[in-house]
Amino acid sequence: MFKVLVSDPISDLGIQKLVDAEDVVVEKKPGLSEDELVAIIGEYDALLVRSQTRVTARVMEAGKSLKVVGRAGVGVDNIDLEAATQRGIIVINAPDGNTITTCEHTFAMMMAVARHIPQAYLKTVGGEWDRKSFVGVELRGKILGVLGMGRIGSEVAKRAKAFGMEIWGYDPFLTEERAEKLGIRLSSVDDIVRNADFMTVHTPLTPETRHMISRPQFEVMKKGMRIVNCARGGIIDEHALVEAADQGIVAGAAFDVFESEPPAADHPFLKHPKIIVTPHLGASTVEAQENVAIDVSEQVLNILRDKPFINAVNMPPIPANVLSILQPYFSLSEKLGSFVSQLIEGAVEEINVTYAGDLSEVDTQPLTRYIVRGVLSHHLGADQVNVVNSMHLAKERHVNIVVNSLHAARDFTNSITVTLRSKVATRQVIGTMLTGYGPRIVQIDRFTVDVAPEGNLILVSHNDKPGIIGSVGTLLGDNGVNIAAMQVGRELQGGSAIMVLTVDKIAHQDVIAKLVQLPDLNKAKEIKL
Ligand SMILES: NC(=O)c1ccc[n+]([C@@H]2O[C@H](COP(=O)([O-])OP(=O)(O)OC[C@H]3O[C@@H](n4cnc5c(N)ncnc54)[C@H](O)[C@@H]3O)[C@@H](O)[C@H]2O)c1
Ligand SMILES: O=C(O)[C@H](O)COP(=O)(O)O
Repeated sequence: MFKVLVSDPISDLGIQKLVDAEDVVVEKKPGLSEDELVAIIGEYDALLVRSQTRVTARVMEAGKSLKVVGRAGVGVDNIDLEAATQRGIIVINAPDGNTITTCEHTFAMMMAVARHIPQAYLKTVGGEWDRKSFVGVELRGKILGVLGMGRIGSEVAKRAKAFGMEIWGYDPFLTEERAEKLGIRLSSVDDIVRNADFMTVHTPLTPETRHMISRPQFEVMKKGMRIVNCARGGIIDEHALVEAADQGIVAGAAFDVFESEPPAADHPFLKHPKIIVTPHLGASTVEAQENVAIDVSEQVLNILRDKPFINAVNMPPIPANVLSILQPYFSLSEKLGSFVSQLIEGAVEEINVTYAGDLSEVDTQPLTRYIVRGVLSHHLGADQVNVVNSMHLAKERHVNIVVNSLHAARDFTNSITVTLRSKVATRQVIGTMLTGYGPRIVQIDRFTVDVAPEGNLILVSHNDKPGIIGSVGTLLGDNGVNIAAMQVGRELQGGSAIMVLTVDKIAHQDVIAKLVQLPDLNKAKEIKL
C-alpha cells in the first residue's frame, strides 16, 4: 500500500483518483511546519503540495520512502530540486492546468487598474458617491506589451486582441512566424518599454528576468503607463515601481505576486493609491485547482505504479551502464548549451549537435537532453527545464534538434559540437574532456581556444592589434574586475580575434559598455556558466 501526504489545500475533486485507488492511502495534513513535516514524512511514498509547503533538503532526507513530490501548479521554487535529484526523488508539476485561470486573472487586474475598480469600491462602500476621481481609460486601441510569450503570455495576447488592443510581444523563443500567427508584433524589451500603454509580464523569475523592469526602464516609459505582474515577484523592481508611480510615470499597477510573500505589513504597495494587489490568487479558481490536482494525481499514481510519466522537473534515473560512460560529459554538455545560447542573437530555431570520436559509439541521447537543457534554461529558468522535459519544451517552442555522429574527432579523442541557428545568426562551440584537465571549450565559432567552462566569462571580439590585451586588462583592473584567466584566439595575424576572460566577479554592465568603446574592440559579452 502506498501512502500519500497532501500538505497544502488541494482540490478534493482533483485528487479523487488517488483517493479511489485501491493501492493508495491519502492523508491530508495542511499547514505543517518544516519540523512537523520532517517528523512524519518518513512514512510516506508521495507528497502533494502547492506553493506553501517548503520541501527542503531536510524534508527530502527524512523522506526515506519518498518517491515523488507532486506540485499542483507550475512554480517549484518551494521545492529543493537539487536535494530531490540527489536522493532520486522525482518532482513533477502541472504546467498546463492553471494557464487560462492565470491569464484571466491578469485580465481582471488589467481591467481593474484601467478603471480603478478597487479604489472606487472602497470609497463607495465607505459611503461616498465619488464619480470624479475614478475616470479610467479604455483598453481599445492601446498598445499592450507582453514580456514572456509562453503559455500564459500567449493566452493573454489572444484575449487582448478581442479587446481591440495592439499587442507587442517579446520572448527569446518567439519567432517572426509565430508572432505573425498570433497576430502580434515581435518587439524588443526596449521597444515595448518605450511604446506600451499597458504592460504585463509572464516570465519565470530567473537571474535574467529579476528586475528586468527597473529604474532605467521606468525612465523611458510613456507617461501614464499601466503595468501588471501576475507571474513572479521580483521581475519588476518594487522600489523602482513605487518611485515611478510617485513621479506620475506609472498611472497604475496591479500585482498578484511579491518579492517576498506575504509582503510585510509596511510594504509600500499596500497603501499606495495607484497600486492594487491580490494575494497570489492567479491560479485560484475551482477549475484550475481541479485541473492541476487531476494532472498531478495521475502522474503520482503512474510513478508509484512504476509506469511512464510526464512533467518531471528534475533528473530521471539513468541505466548504470550508460551512466558510467556518459556521466563525465553531463555537465560539459549543459555548459556548452548554456554558453552558446548566451551568444546567439535572435530566436533559436535549430540546435545542431555533433558527437565525434568515442562518443559516437554510445547512445548520446541523455547528453543531448543536457545540451538542450543548457540552451533553454538560460531563458526558461533552471528550475523549469530538466533532462526529462527539455526535448519536449524545445519541441513546444518549435526548436528543431539535429544530432549527428562522426567516428573521428579532429584533434581529440572525443568532442561535442553545439551549433545554434536563428534567423539572424549561427553560433558554434566545441567542447571536449581533456585527460588530466577535465572539461574544456576548445573552439568558439571559428576560433581555437582552451577555456574551462565555468564561472564568469567575458567574451570579447576584436581586431588582432598590439596593445588590445593590455587595454582590456587595464580597463577591467581600473573597475575592480580581477582577471583569473585569459585566452586569445585568432584566425590570421592582424585579422579578427577573440579573447575569453575568466573573471572573479560579474562585471557591471557599465564596464562592459566601456570595453566596447575601446579602439579595435568590436563586441563584449558576459557569459555566466
Ligand atoms: N500568479 C500565479 O498564481 C501564477 C500562476 C501560474 C503561473 N504563474 C507564473 O507565471 C509565469 C509564466 O507561466 P507560464 O506557464 O506561461 O510559463 P512558460 O514557461 O510557458 O512561459 C514563460 C515564458 O517566459 C519566457 N522568458 C524567459 N526569459 C525571458 C525574458 N528575459 N524576456 C522575455 N521572456 C522570457 C520564456 O521563453 C517562456 O516562453 C511563471 O513565472 C509562473 O510561475 C503565476
Ligand atoms: O506557480 C504556480 O502555479 C502559481 O504561482 C500558483 O501557486 P499556488 O498553487 O500556490 O496558487
